[in-house]
This record gives sequence, C-alpha cells and structure tokens, in this order.
Amino acid sequence: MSGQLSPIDTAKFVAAKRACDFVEDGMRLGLGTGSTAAWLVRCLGEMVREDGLRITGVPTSVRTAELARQVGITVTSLDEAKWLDLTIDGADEVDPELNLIKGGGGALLQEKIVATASDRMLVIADVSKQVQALGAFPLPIEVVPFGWRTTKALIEETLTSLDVLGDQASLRLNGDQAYVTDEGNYILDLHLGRIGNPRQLALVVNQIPGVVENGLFIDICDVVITGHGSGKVEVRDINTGTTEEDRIEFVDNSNLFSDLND
Ligand SMILES: O=C[C@H](O)[C@H](O)[C@H](O)COP(=O)(O)O
Repeated sequence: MSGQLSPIDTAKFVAAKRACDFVEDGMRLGLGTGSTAAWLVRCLGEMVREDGLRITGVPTSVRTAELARQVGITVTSLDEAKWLDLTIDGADEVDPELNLIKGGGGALLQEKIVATASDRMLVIADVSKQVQALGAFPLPIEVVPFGWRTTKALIEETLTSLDVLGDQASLRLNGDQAYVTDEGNYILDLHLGRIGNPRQLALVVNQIPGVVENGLFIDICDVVITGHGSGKVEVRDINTGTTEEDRIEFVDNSNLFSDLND
C-alpha cells in the first residue's frame, strides 16, 4: 500500500496511532479484532521492529494472532498472561457513556473475556461509530450450535415480553452456511433499532440457556479514541471525564503496511 489512505482508513489509522501513546514498554496487552484493531497491530509492530518496544500481546481472534506474529509482536495466551495492563480494541457502536456494541466481526466472546481481564480497556473507532443510543447496529449474540433454533425462539420471546425486539433475530451466515466463531459457536444478530436499556438487555439475554455471550460491553471501556478522516482525534476518558483533541499526520511507510502489500 502506498500514497493516500481513504478517509475511513485515515480515521482508523489516526485513532490507532494515538492509542499507541498509551502503550508502555513491558506491557501485557490485549489485542482486539477487526479492521481498526488491525491498524493498531500494524502500528505496534512497527514500534517493536523500529523502536525496540517490548510488549506481549494476547490476541482476541485467530486472525489477530496471525497479524500480530506477522508484524513481529510476541503473542501469548490469556492463561499464560493471567492479567493484562491494557486492552485496545475496535467497536461497532459507542454511546455517550462509553458502552459498546461489539462482535460485528464475530470475535465478541474472546474480546469480552480479554477486556474484562485488563486493568483498562481503550477503544479506537472512526467517528461513524459514535451514536446517541446503541442498537442501530445489529446486536450479536453468540450461541452454542446445539438447539440454536430453540435458543433463537427463546431470545425472541424474552425480548418481545420486554417490548424491545424490533425485528427477528437472524443467524449470521458465511456464504450459505452458518458463520462459526473461533470458539465453534454461532452468532444471532438482533435487529433492534434502538436499545433503551442496554444494561438490562445484556443481563437478560445472558440468562437464556444456549446463549454464551452478547455483544454489549457495559462499564468495561475506560477510554475511547475517535478518529476523523481529517486526521483529528478525540480522546475521551470516562474516569476523568475529560476529552482532549489532537491531530495525527499519516506518514506513508511501506514497512508499516507490509501485510497489505501482497
Ligand atoms: O468482532 C469484532 C469486533 O468486535 C470489532 O472490534 C468490531 O466489529 C469493529 O470492527 P471494525 O474495526 O472492523 O469496524
């Protein structure tokens, strides 16, 4: 890859680049999944290769593990690392309280386990991910394949009784087959439109037998870095209540994007 990035990739890149300021030598780091998290992994790989940064990464998916190894990051399992200093990940939606919808890429289960096992979670996102209320993005629910149709019916029934289901749940597909997560499960996407009470919904859904985990991340995220196509970034910290603005230049560096050059 060379030359200019598209505005959306610039927004993802500048958010990822700014997130690298939070990474310190020796950290055990949760590495998220998705196109935004991939920019982070590339930027961290460059810091490892060029600046001698020593970090140990715990990836949240097979594809993040592959990319991390490819760019030179030492990778370990969560069981080996036990506890992490920081997790940096993308999101599908971020609300004003820094609650999230995640799992658009199917990695929500490992992502939630890893983020919860971290001192802090930092989310990187382009500005399109900011919403006033969660739910326009379909909410992913990871379910075990056994009896998934019954689980789906139970979810729909439960949500209808709560008056929150906008439409039916749909099984996520990969071609004409069910999409299978890294943990061997299926994903049901709930088309809700707007989630009035995400905290309640997250608790209720997880009570249904067959549900493994849902894509609502409530009170898990500490900091959100929002990137814009112009290079502007906003850093919002829920603990300090502060928002800072910054600007990052995109520097064309073919080493940085070596995995995209194939
Ligand atoms: O399962 C995937 C993850 O939750 C991603 O972090 C999320 O879908 C955002 O992905 P992207 O950065 O590609 O928009």
